[in-house]
This record gives sequence, C-alpha cells and structure tokens, in this order.
Amino acid sequence: MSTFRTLDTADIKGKRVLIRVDLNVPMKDGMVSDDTRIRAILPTVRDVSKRGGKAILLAHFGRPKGERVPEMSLAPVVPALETLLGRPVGFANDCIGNDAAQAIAKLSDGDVLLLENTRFHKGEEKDDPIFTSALAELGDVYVNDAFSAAHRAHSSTEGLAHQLPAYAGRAMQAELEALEKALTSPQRPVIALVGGAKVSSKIELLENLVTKVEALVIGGGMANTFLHAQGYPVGKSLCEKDLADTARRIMAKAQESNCAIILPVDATVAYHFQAHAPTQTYGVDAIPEDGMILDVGGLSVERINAAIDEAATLVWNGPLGAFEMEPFDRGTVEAARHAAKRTKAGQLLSVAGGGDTVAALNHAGVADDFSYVSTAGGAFLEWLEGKPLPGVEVLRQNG
Ligand SMILES: Nc1ncnc2c1ncn2[C@@H]1O[C@H](COP(=O)(O)OP(=O)(O)O)[C@@H](O)[C@H]1O
Ligand SMILES: O=C(OP(=O)(O)O)[C@H](O)COP(=O)(O)O
Repeated sequence: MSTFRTLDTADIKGKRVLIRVDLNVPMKDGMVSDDTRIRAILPTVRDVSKRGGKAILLAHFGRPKGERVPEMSLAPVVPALETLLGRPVGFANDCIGNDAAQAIAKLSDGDVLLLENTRFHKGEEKDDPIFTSALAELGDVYVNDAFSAAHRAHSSTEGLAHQLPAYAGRAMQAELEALEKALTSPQRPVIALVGGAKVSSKIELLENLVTKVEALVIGGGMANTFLHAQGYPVGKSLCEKDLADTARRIMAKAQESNCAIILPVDATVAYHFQAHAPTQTYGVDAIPEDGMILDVGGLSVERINAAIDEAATLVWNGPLGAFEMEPFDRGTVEAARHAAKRTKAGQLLSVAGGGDTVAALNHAGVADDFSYVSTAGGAFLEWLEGKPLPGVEVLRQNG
C-alpha cells in the first residue's frame, strides 16, 4: 500500500473531508437488512471525525440513472449509520448546490453529514467534470473508502481525485491488502462461483475469469442467460436474452482455457416472486413457460458442492438464488455452509464478496467462517481479473 496516499498523511483538522463510501446496502421494508458495508466505513469516518475534520459522506444507492427516484434515497440509511457510529449524522437532500452547501456550512469540526444519492445526477456516472467540480466545491480533501465501487469511473469514485488532494480510506486500504495477501498466487485448483442478478454488468468479465480459474460455477439470475443460450426454456425467469451470444462466447473461451463450466441441471421454480410461494423442482430442460427459476435445485447443489470439494481456493460473488425469500435461499445456504465447513477444516481458502453475497453468508450464519469476506462484488471480480480499477488507480502516488 506504500504506493497509495493513505489517511495517515492527510491534513484533516478543520477541513471539509468528502468521503466516498458504499452505502448500497441491502434493505427490507425501508430498513437496512445487512449493515456490513456500514460497519466497514466506521474506522475512516471515526478517524476523520476524531481528528477534527468535517466528515461529508458521498454515496450512491441503486441505479436511478440520473433521476431523483424517491425509493432510492439514502435517507433511510441514516438511522443505521447513527446507531453504528454512536453519534448523530446529518442529511442533505442533494449532493451538490445550495442544500448541500448550507448543510456543510452548519457543520462543526468532527460532525458527520450524509449527502443524498450521487446518482440522482446524470453527471455522476458520466464522470462529468462539471458535476465533479460541483462536488469538489464542497470539500477540501477527498477520501475514497468505497473499494466496492472502485470499478466505476464516476465523478465521486474517480473524478474527484483529480480535483482535490486524494487519499485511500481505511476500508479501501484493508480490502486491497487482504485481497493481495489471499489471492495474489492462489493455491490451485481455483473455483469461482458467480450468481446474482447484475447479469449485464458482470457477464463480460467472465470471459477473462475463465482463463484464470479451473472451474466456474454459474448460478442465480446469471445462469438463466447461459441456459437460454444453450437452448433451454427459462419461462419468466430473470434472463438477459440479448446476451446469449456473449454467454456462448464465454463457454467457448472456457473450453479453450480448460475451465469447466458448471451450470444448474435442475431448478426450484415458482409462479410468484414472493416468499413461501408454492414451488416445484424441474430439470432445466423442462422449465414451464409461466414459471420463474428462483433457486438452483437439489441436484445442482450436490454438483456445486462436489466441485467445491475439488478446489483449493474458492472465490464467490452473487447468490445462487433469490436468497432473501424462503425457500429460495436453500441453494446459496447449502453451498455456503459446505464451503465454510471445508474452510474450517483447513481444506479450502474461501473468499467471497458483494453486498448481497455478504448478506447471504450472514443469513447462512457462516460469514465469519470464510477466509475473507470483501464488501465488493463486481469490483472484486474485476480486481481478480487483473483489471485496473479506476477508483484505485487514481489514488496511486505516481499514477
Ligand atoms: N434466479 C434468480 N432470480 C432473480 N433474482 C435472483 C436470482 N438469483 C439471485 N438473484 C438475486 O440477485 C441479487 C444479488 O445480485 P448481485 O447484486 O449481482 O450480487 P452482489 O450484491 O453480491 O454483488 C439478490 O438480490 C438475489 O435475490
Ligand atoms: O453494490 C455494488 O456492487 P456489487 O453488487 O457488485 O457488490 C456497488 O455498490 C456498485 O454498484 P453498481 O454495480 O450499481 O455500480
């Protein structure tokens, strides 16, 4: 980490410190349902506050695409932040302009303020210099503590580092150090498990990943696109059919690279996207037209666990099913517990990451049994591919 400017060298006292954090946390009924990402940023926020800085938190929530979507406000995160931090946290209704400037003007040294979702502005995701300047006006120092958003070259994750003195926060530093230690030269065979719902933003990186691992298990919503690409029916399941060619290209690349692709052979299907909906298990060649694949089936879990048994190192991003709703948590919970058992027995090094993946491991009660749990999903996979992460590269001293 010596190549990064860290918080240790930052001039904090009396300064307005813009801290980019990741508060894209799982929510249920308007409340934070997994606070791992909030816990991760506490050391940085406390450090800034204790050293007499004004801690001004910048974050995104969801993908509002530049619109002010009320359901994607960060306001509901404030109570969880206050409880974990053990002090009041102010909130401004916008991340730039008068609302933000006035809230910041009222801060005393050591206070903490959260600004509204940066993605309510179109400039954020475009890394627009004008939007970046509007953010930069609000601060004297910039700290990036959002490793899990560092694969995005956005104003608040990358642009600001060009306009203000920039530093890596404690969580950013810890994540990079831990991943380097665990995975720079992993013991082989390496198996990757990729699931979840962010198909379009993660599918491309699988093409590179299959050249780095001996086996790739594909589950969750991601698997449906691959099943469709192989000609299987997927009914009303989450599936990005326009990515079928990409899926086929990845499977061909995997074959060339001697990477085994393990897809579900059966699935738990429901007709309503809700907890305790009646379910039936089907082979993947017999998914009904009006059914939705919401979890991998029992045979698939057996195959996944057998593949984990063959591995020395496991990397995992993305739940294998819609784990937030019972019984669609079964595949994820069983595979997670199996990986945890092997890790505890010293037979596996297991690294998992992603906002929902961490929530799923917590739900399975095994997050502490994994070798390392990262807050990052997509960023973790891109780091694993060896891709430079814009939010990290811009912090390099000589970069
Ligand atoms: N078969 C499926 N159908 C619909 N949603 C799914 C399915 N499998 C997994 N998911 C959803 O994927 C989401 C997590 O995906 P993603 O954001 O990619 O993971 P992470 O946050 O860990 O990187 C969860 O909300 C889960 O319900
Ligand atoms: O939740 C996140 O990533 P993840 O789902 O890959 O863990 C980050 O907040 C990045 O969000 P994005 O994928 O909408 O840019």
